[in-house]
Amino acid sequence: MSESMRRFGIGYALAPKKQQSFIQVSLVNLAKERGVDLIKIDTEKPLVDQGPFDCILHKLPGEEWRKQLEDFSLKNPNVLVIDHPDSIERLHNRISMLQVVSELTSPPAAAAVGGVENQNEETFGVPKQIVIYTNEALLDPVVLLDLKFPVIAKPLVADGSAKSHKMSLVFNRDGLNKLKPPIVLQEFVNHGGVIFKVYVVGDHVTCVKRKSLPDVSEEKLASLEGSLPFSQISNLTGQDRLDENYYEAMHLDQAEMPPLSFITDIARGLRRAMRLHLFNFDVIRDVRVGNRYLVIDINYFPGYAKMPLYETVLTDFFVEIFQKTKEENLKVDANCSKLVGSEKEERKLVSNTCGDENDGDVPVSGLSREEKENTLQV
Ligand SMILES: Nc1ncnc2c1ncn2[C@@H]1O[C@H](COP(=O)(O)OP(=O)(O)OP(=O)(O)O)[C@@H](O)[C@H]1O
Ligand SMILES: O=P(O)(O)O[C@H]1[C@H](OP(=O)(O)O)[C@@H](OP(=O)(O)O)[C@@H](O)[C@@H](O)[C@@H]1OP(=O)(O)O
Ligand SMILES: [Mg+2]
Ligand SMILES: [Mg+2]
Repeated sequence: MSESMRRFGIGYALAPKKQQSFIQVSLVNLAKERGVDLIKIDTEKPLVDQGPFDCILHKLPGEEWRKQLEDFSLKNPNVLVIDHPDSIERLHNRISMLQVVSELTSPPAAAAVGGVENQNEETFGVPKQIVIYTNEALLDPVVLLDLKFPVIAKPLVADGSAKSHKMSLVFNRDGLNKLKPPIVLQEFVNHGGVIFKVYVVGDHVTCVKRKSLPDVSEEKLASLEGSLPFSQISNLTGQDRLDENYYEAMHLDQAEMPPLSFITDIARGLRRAMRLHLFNFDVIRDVRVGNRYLVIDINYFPGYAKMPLYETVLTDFFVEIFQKTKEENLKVDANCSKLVGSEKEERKLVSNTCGDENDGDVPVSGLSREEKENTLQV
């Protein structure tokens, strides 16, 4: 087949619900028109027996899948795996998930993301939070001294299970009794009932608004008892909502968006620090400070179908990695031809780049050297 006829095969391994929402005919057709074939991976069969693929997209839980990816990568060293399970793993714990945001706001890193932390401009961070592992710690008044009610109790584990989305808005100490550690207690920050969801697809960033939990005033707090359980609030509709009057009165279209350049800088910083290509993060604006933003959640491979123009954005991303892979292969061929037998093979097992030119932060197969090291491939 001539180079111009070459197509790019992307294998995808997704849970049924995710597959249904993400793999829509409109996406499959657009990708096909642009030379990219989306191929379903049969999760009932060993991955090593499937293919050929140029790239694998995946979001599946468990060690078994991870092992399958490792075995596949050993056998198919040139296949890009987006993203590396280690990078995804960090998002399965609500403490490590937000640690990366704090790292970005420390002075040297803040400079690296383009001076996001400028005194006169918008700032970002994470809400105050603590992790509670035992019932004893939960009931220990000293442990909670630093936190101010209301708080949100979130399961420590964020593995995509229904359980991991079950939260409680806790108004006072009594409300702590029903909670089941391990949990994260995070200060609830009044944010005008609007949440910003920032979708990242490689270099692409889209920010949308969604309805969130309503503010809790000091007066209201004094009258509220215990806690209020909820789940996936920004995805709720109709009768599921906590307070229909509030939602009726809330005009989402009037809410001001955060500056796009500010959001894009955070997205870029997170993408680099986490070495991930496909994620979204939730941001709220602290009503007390106005230009202070807090990242409260980061999700791997979110519900992209809800993102405007998702087919185009995702297809552009696929085509971009396709192009970069082609360019890289040409470079590899040129350089490898200088190498002999075993040396050439040995180098291939370490990376699909040959020669030292990639020792710098040069993009390789769509990824910087640093990113590439964290993308399963040989
Ligand atoms: N610290 C906070 N202050 C105010 N509201 C919050 C805070 N943390 C969470 N919320 C509200 O609770 C919702 C759920 O929280 P979070 O996003 O952490 O849960 P999740 O189950 O991981 O969500 P997702 O469905 O996006 O994965 C948020 O969308 C927001 O409306
Ligand atoms: O599709 P999945 O089952 O993965 O659900 C994801 C969900 O997408 P969906 O609404 O299309 O279901 C996402 O919604 P948006 O942020 O895009 O609104 C978000 O809630 C993720 O956290 C969920 O991933 P999880 O954390 O549960 O793995
Ligand atoms: Mg969220
Ligand atoms: Mg989440």
